[in-house]
Amino acid sequence: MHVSAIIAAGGRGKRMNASISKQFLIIKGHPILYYTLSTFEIIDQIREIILVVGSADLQYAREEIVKRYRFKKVKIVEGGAERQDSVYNGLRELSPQTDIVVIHDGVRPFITRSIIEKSIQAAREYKAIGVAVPVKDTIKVVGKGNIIENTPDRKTLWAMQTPQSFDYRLILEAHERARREGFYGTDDTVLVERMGLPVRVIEGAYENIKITTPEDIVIAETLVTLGYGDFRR
Ligand SMILES: Nc1ccn([C@@H]2O[C@H](COP(=O)(O)OP(=O)(O)OP(=O)(O)O)[C@@H](O)[C@H]2O)c(=O)n1
Ligand SMILES: C[C@](O)(CO)[C@H](O)COP(=O)(O)O
Repeated sequence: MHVSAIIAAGGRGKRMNASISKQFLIIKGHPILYYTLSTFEIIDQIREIILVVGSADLQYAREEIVKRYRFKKVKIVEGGAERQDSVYNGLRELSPQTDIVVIHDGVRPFITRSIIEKSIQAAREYKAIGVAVPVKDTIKVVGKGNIIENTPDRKTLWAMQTPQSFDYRLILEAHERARREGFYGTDDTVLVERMGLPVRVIEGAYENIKITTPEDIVIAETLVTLGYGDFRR
C-alpha cells in the first residue's frame, strides 16, 4: 500500500496580517511548517510528502524548511490561487503508485501521529475520510439584517479539520470534476460529497487548530509549551 501526503501551504495568510506568509511564522524557535512536516516525516508508511507553497515562497521553503531541517521525504510543488488549486497541483505530482493520499493544512501543526494513522486506516476501508470534531457552540444560520433563520440540531454538526484521507484515484477524479464544473469548496471532502458518494468522519482533536488569526499564535505557543503535538522536539 503506497501512502502519500500533501501539505497545503500555498496561501498567504491574509487574516494573520503578518509581513510573511503565516506558515513560516516562528513559534517557539521554529517555523509553523517545521512542526507540521516533522510529524508527517516520522510516519513510516508515508512514502512521499508533497509540500505545496506559493510561487513567492518556493525558494524560502527550499532553503529554510527542507534544507535547514533535512527533511528526507519532502518535495516542493508550486501552489495555485485557491487552496483547492494548490491541492490539485499536489495531486498531479504524486507518484502514480499512490493508493491513499492524506491531505493536510500546513498551518495545523498540532496534528498527532495517531490521528493521521487512523485516517489512513479508515481511508483504506471507506475511501473518503475527514477528521472532524463535534461543535461545542450553538450554531445559527443568519440571514439578511442579521436575523436568525434557523438553529440546526447541534448533535448533527461537526467542524471539519484536516487531515482528510482518500483513495487517490477517487480524490483525483473528484478534483477534476470540480474543476470542469467550476466548483470551489473550502475542503476536499465536499468534492467527493458532490459526486454522491459517502464520506465518513472520524474524531479529531480540539487542539488540532488551524492557525488563522493573530490570537492563534498565542494559543499555538501555549500548546507547544504544554507538550501538545508529536513533532520532533
Ligand atoms: N492558495 C492557497 C490557499 C491556502 N492554502 C493553504 O491551505 C491551508 C488552510 O488555509 P487558510 O488557513 O485559509 O490559509 P490562507 O488561505 O493562507 O489564509 P487567508 O484566507 O487568511 O489568506 C493553509 O495551510 C494554506 O497555506 C494553499 O495551499 N493554497
Ligand atoms: C480544510 C479546512 O481546514 C477544514 O476546516 C478549512 O476548510 C480550510 O479553510 P480555509 O478557507 O482555507 O480557511
